Amino acid sequence: MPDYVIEGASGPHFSGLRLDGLPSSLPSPYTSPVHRFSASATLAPDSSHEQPFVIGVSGGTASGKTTVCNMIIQQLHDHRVVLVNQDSFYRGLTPSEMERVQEYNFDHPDAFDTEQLLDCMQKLLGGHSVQVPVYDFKKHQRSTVTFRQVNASDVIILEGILVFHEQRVRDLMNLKIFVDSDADVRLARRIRRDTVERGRDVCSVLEQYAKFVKPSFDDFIHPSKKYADVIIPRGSDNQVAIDLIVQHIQTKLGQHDLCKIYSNLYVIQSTFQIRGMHTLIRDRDISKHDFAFYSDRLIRLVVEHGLGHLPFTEKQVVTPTGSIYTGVDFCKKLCGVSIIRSGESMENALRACCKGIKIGKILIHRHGDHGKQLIYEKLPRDISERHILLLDPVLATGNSASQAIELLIQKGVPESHIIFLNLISAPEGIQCVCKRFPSLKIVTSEIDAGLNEVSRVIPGMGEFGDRYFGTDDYSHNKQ
Ligand SMILES: Nc1ncnc2c1ncn2[C@@H]1O[C@H](COP(=O)(O)OP(=O)(O)O)[C@@H](O)[C@H]1O
Ligand SMILES: Nc1ccn([C@@H]2O[C@H](COP(=O)(O)O)[C@@H](O)[C@H]2O)c(=O)n1
Ligand SMILES: [Mg+2]
Repeated sequence: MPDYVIEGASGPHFSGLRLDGLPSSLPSPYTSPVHRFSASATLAPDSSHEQPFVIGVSGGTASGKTTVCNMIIQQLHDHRVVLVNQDSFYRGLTPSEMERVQEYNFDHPDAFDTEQLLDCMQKLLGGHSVQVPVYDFKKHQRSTVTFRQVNASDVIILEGILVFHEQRVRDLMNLKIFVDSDADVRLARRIRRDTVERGRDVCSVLEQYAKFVKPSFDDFIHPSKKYADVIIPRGSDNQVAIDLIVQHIQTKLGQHDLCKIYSNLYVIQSTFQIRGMHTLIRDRDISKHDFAFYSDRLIRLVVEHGLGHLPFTEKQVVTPTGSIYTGVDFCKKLCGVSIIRSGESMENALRACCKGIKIGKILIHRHGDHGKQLIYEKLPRDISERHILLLDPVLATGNSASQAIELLIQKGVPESHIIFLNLISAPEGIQCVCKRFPSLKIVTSEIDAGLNEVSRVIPGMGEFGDRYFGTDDYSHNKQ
């Protein structure tokens, strides 16, 4: 009978409540693009669980990876966090390899069973528990009787010297951290740790270090540092860096799953006021006047939030008391671009926030919901020098938006100078736009469940333009 070490995920389990206010039983309408594995037949994806936030922690031997992970786990005490060590997936040595263990390179990528590691991660991402091997550094073998059970969690930390080496492993990660400690400090720590904990003598540690550990660091580990989002100098001594990382993770955990995946997606903080306005404009029985009134309020919020993403420079002014106030000056070369016709409903809010702003227009002719033909555009001649606020209240498939963005890029607008503003977005549209244009920003006020068979957003709010401008049959009866 195998003997299991049960690894309880830390923190309470909020199984019935999602932080975005949706019940956790709602099926996830999309498949995360970063989690690209296909689930096996025995692993039917558990649609009720949230996508965990996956953190990769790499760095040279004895840089402090395990110590940093434990500090992050301690500080994330309100969440369920599990640690998966790449060390657990070391292949056990064969008898002939054991005879010449001094010749074995434990720092080469082939020393790990990466397929098994990927399989375990896939199961955890699917909301299932896994049994991780227990590796013995003294015997260079895995235990045949003991496993460590790791449960599905909000946060999975994958730690090891070579976790950034293989792209398929990197692609699982929402945040990549490289622990960067001085090489001499690492060697000193390694000598102490391996002699105290791993049954080695100083000579064998030094010999292994010179023959395999350092060359592999230079060949594989150090080059993988370029994939890191965050580099922590001085490892676990750097409490400031660890605090910032924990803050970032906490922010991400409080966001919609898609915001964890796409760093260029921003959903404005939900309040009961915002939920209330959405409730009104989504109600098919609301009057045309109220629909326009509450839409305008919501659009104004989205526009204000979007303007907050524009670049700024520091500016000082003298106040009536004669004091200096140091503030900021927003970028002035702006242009609104509305995707006709519903985007035009957002122009007034933009004009109200940015006095005298130029507004261009793009009309995308749609054949049903899959059409692609562009038939009209009217844009300022100097558009390439401006930051663009692209306006469309509903992001559905993302086809029209992608064409509008493509056109702006053709006109010389840098992708990173485009902020796409909408009231509601479907996950399909977000994936389409965020993936194709990773440097553009999307600002939205709510993310809906998905698209129906005719590509309309569900629950959605119907044809926004018709309702706003009063051209649908329904609104004629609802003044
Ligand atoms: N900031 C530090 N100061 C002193 N010793 C440390 C520090 N960080 C880690 N260590 C010690 O160094 C050794 C290696 O750290 P560890 O976190 O296990 O590194 P890694 O997982 O990167 O190999 C351990 O014995 C640990 O206790
Ligand atoms: N049987 C083994 C397996 C691995 N090593 C060394 O462990 C190092 C990785 O672990 P860290 O905690 O230091 O990241 C790696 O550098 C291997 O050389 C070993 O000595 N024996
Ligand atoms: Mg370690």
